[in-house]
Amino acid sequence: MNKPSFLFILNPNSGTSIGRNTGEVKKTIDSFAKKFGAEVTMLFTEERAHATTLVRENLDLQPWKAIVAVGGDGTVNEIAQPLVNTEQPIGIIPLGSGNGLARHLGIPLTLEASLTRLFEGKITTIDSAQINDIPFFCTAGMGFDAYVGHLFSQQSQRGLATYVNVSFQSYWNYKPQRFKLNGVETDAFSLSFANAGQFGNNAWVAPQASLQDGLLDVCTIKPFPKWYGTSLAYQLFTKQMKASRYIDYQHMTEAVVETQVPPMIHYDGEPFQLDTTRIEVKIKPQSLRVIV
Ligand SMILES: Nc1ncnc2c1ncn2[C@@H]1O[C@H](COP(=O)(O)OP(=O)(O)OP(=O)(O)O)[C@@H](O)[C@H]1O
Repeated sequence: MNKPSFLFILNPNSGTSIGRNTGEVKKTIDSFAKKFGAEVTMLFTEERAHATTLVRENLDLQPWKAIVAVGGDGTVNEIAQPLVNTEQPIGIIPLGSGNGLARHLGIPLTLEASLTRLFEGKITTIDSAQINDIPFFCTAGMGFDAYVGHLFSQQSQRGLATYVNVSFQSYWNYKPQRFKLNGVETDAFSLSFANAGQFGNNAWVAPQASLQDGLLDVCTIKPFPKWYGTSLAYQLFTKQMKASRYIDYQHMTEAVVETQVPPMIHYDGEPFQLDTTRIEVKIKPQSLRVIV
């Protein structure tokens, strides 16, 4: 009988540990593949968006049991993009900074445990979504999160400590922005579209969000006094955002946002400067197969 084949795509820039330990990561993957009787092909990304190219080039070469993203949500996004509405499952080895999708799915966060899950795991089908034609799987949005995502992408170090530091520095001077959400004018600190419930690092912006309900949880954080930031952060990390008087949740299959100037957005934590003031977001129910 042929061994099941897995295509691993590693992003050496994800998180804080892969880049320095690529050799070790590769060795561990090889030894787990051997233990589980799997055949492994391993490729490394060289720059932003390269993972998408690697998937397109290799997708039809042979029947892969899974194409596996080794990295964070950005890497998962790049690998999952060409897999939307195909039968090809994605696997996730969460070695990024935030790992929001893996955390929501309950995929273990260590290399060894996530490899065991991958080789033993079952396939489930989840919703994906798109923001102006850019697919996303975890969360997308604009406002403070996108601003922080943009600043984070410019840092030489990744990881949680850098993220906290950048968020804290930018918080004090950040001003809420005016959006129109489905025609209704709103001032907001941030506007998030949650397919999964968290940004990563267990920052649960929409703890109630389901990856299989065919809906986006649209979360507007309304302007709040600066002193309230610690309470909001506490609620974010303890899954209690719903109780906050500054957050408003709506459930939608699609949304239209209009802004005064083309906004910086993020999709799965990746910052992107739009050149339009009209943003369309919509859910694609049951569109990605994932090993969990
Ligand atoms: N070889 C590379 N060199 C530099 N950047 C890369 C390379 N390969 C991919 N990238 C980019 O690295 C960025 C970060 O990747 P990723 O999101 O996986 O890690 P992370 O940000 O640490 O984790 P998370 O998104 O879970 O917080 C992505 O924008 C990706 O396109």
